[in-house]
Amino acid sequence: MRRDPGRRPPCVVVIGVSGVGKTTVARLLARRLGVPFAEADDFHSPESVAKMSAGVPLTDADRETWLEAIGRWLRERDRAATGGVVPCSALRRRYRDVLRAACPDAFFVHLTARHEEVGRRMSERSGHFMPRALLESQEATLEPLEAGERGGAVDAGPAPGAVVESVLDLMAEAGDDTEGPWPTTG
Ligand SMILES: Nc1ncnc2c1ncn2[C@@H]1O[C@H](COP(=O)(O)OP(=O)(O)O)[C@@H](O)[C@H]1O
Ligand SMILES: O=C(O)[C@H](O)[C@@H](O)[C@H](O)[C@H](O)COP(=O)(O)O
Repeated sequence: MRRDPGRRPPCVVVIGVSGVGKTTVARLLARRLGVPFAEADDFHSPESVAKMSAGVPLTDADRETWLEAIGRWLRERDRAATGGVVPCSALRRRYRDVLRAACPDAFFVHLTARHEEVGRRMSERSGHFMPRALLESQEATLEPLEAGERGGAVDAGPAPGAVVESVLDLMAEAGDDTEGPWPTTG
């Protein structure tokens, strides 16, 4: 099956601190765009999950193989021209550079919300390994998108559906195609 080369579904990385709402928004966005979704948490090694569960922040070395695996997923989606959406904290510029090296056209959506609101969301979330105690470390590590990075920031304070609409507006402003279903030929 070949895709119509005139229309290219986007590859999107939803970034931001733990608990801000990346997974919720990314899942909805993928459905809205009609593209595959992957959960970045699933790419962590068991050792990294154990570390975070114990309240210990990851190091750059811990994050390296994780980011490379997510980069491979993005590259495969890009090469297959299926597009895709993945929530991935990608807190530092150099982490995003790893993902961009794999998928140069990736669009980064930085979700933001007030500290108290993110803390509340982390505390109320059940069945997740990430403790509320790591929020301050996540915020200290965060480097917002810089000039020249494809993407932009979106306020994740409103309800998830409204946040997705803001993301679609941002992508459309940047010239990304946001209207699936994606035509196929052959
Ligand atoms: N826009 C939102 N408004 C209110 N609650 C939200 C919103 N987005 C996510 N949540 C809730 O906040 C918690 C953290 O969301 P999640 O998507 O897991 O964040 P992240 O992937 O960034 O860690 C979840 O319990 C989720 O249901
Ligand atoms: O780089 C890191 O310190 C971690 O990977 C972290 O940033 C990431 O966010 C976790 O995967 C938690 O998962 P959520 O972001 O989905 O809460």
